[in-house]
Amino acid sequence: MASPPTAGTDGQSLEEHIQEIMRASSKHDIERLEKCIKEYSFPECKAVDVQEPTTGHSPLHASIASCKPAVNGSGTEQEQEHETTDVEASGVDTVRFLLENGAIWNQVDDNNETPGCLAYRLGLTSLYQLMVDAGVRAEMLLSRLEEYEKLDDDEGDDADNGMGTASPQAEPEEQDESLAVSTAQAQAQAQDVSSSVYLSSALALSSDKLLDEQQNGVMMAWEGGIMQRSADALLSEPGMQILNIGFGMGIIDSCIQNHVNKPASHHIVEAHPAVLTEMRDKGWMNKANVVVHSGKWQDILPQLVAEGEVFDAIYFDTFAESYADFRDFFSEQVIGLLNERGKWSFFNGMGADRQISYDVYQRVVEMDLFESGFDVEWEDVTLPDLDHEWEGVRRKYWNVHSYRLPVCKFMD
Ligand SMILES: C[S@@+](CC[C@H](N)C(=O)[O-])C[C@H]1O[C@@H](n2cnc3c(N)ncnc32)[C@H](O)[C@@H]1O
Repeated sequence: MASPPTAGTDGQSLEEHIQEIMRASSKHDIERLEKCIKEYSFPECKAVDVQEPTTGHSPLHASIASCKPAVNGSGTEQEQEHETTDVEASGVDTVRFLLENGAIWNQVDDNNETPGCLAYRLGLTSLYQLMVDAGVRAEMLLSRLEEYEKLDDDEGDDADNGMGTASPQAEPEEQDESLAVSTAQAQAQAQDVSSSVYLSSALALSSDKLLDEQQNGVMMAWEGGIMQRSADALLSEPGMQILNIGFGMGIIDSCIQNHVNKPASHHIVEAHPAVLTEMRDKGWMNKANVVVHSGKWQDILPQLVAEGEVFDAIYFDTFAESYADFRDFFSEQVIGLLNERGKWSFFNGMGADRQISYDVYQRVVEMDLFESGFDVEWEDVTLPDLDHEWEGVRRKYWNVHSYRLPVCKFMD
C-alpha cells in the first residue's frame, strides 16, 4: 500500500478514516463504503486499498473475513448453513463493489494471504471464485498492455525477465512494491533468475534434485509421478515421433524411453551446457532412437520446421523463462511441428506457489491456448506430501495439493 498522509482534511485522523472503511467493509455496508470512497481521497492511496495496521487487511480481506462461518452457533446445522450463505451473498456484493472501484485483487496481508487465499482457506467458494475472476481479468489486461508495450519497444529485444512480469495493477510504472504477489510475479520472484543468467550458471545435480547456483530448484525427483503421467498421456500407441524440450534430470525422457508404447523417434532439445555434458556422460547421445539438439528451443525449433520434422507428441518444460516465451512457443512453433492429430503437453507449474495463482493461470493459459487454436483437457494428478522435499532448496515453488496435467490438441 502507498503510505497515506498522516491526517485527514475533515478533523478526523487518518486512522479513523481507515477504521471506518474497514468497519464498513466487514459489515458489507456498501452505502457507507461509497461515501468513504467519495470523501476520503488520499492523494497517494485510494480508500479501497488502505490496510488495517495490525493485520494488513485490505477492505477486500475485511469483507471476506467477516463471512467466516460461525463455529459455535446456537441454531441447527441447517440454520447455520443458511446464515452463512446469506452473509456470503452480501459479501459477494461488497467484494464486487470494491473490485469495481479499483481494489487490488492480490494485495497481501501480514499473514501473506491475498483476499482470495483467505476466501479459499475459509471455504467461501463464491467469494473465492470472484477473486479468481478478478485475477484473470487483471492478468489478461496486463498481458495485453505488455503486448502493446512490446510493439512500441525495439522489436529485436529478447531480454529475459524471469517467469513473467505481470502484475494486477493496470500500469506497470504505478506498481507498489508492497503489492508484489501476482501469479506471474510470484514465479519471477520464485526463480529470481533470468534465462541468460541461468544458462551460464553452474548446476548441482544429486539423486533427488537439480539446483542452479542460487539453489533454485530446476527439477526435483518428486515431479517423477507427473512426468510419468505426462508421458502416458502423450504416448498413446507405439511407434510415435516425440519431441521433448528441456532435459533437466532426464525423468520424462527416461519415462519415454522405457514406455510400453516405445516411440520410433525421440528428439530432445536442451540448452544448458552442464546438462548436455551429463547427457553425454550417460549415453543419451548414442541411443538408437534419440536425437539430441544442443541449444535453445528458440533457435532449434525453427530449424526443425525448416527441415520438415513433424511430431505426434511434444512436451515442453524449460526453466527461468517468461510466460511470454511459453506463449511464443505455442502460438508460433507448435503449429509448424505438430502433426494435425498430434497432442502436446507442458509442465503446468505456473503460479503453483499458491492456489489462487494456480487457478488464475489455468484460466489465462486456457484463453491464450484457445486464441492460438488449441483445445486443452486437464487431468488431475494427486501429489504426495511434499513437506520434506525442500531442504537445501531456496524456495518452495509448489504449494498446491494436486497437479493439473494439460493435454492440448488442435481444435477441430
Ligand atoms: C525443469 S527442467 C526439465 C525437467 C524434465 N522435464 C525432466 O523430466 O527431468 C528444464 C530444462 O530446460 C532447460 N532449458 C531452459 N531453457 C531452455 C531453452 N530455452 N531451450 C532449451 N532448454 C532449456 C534447462 O537447462 C533444464 O534442463
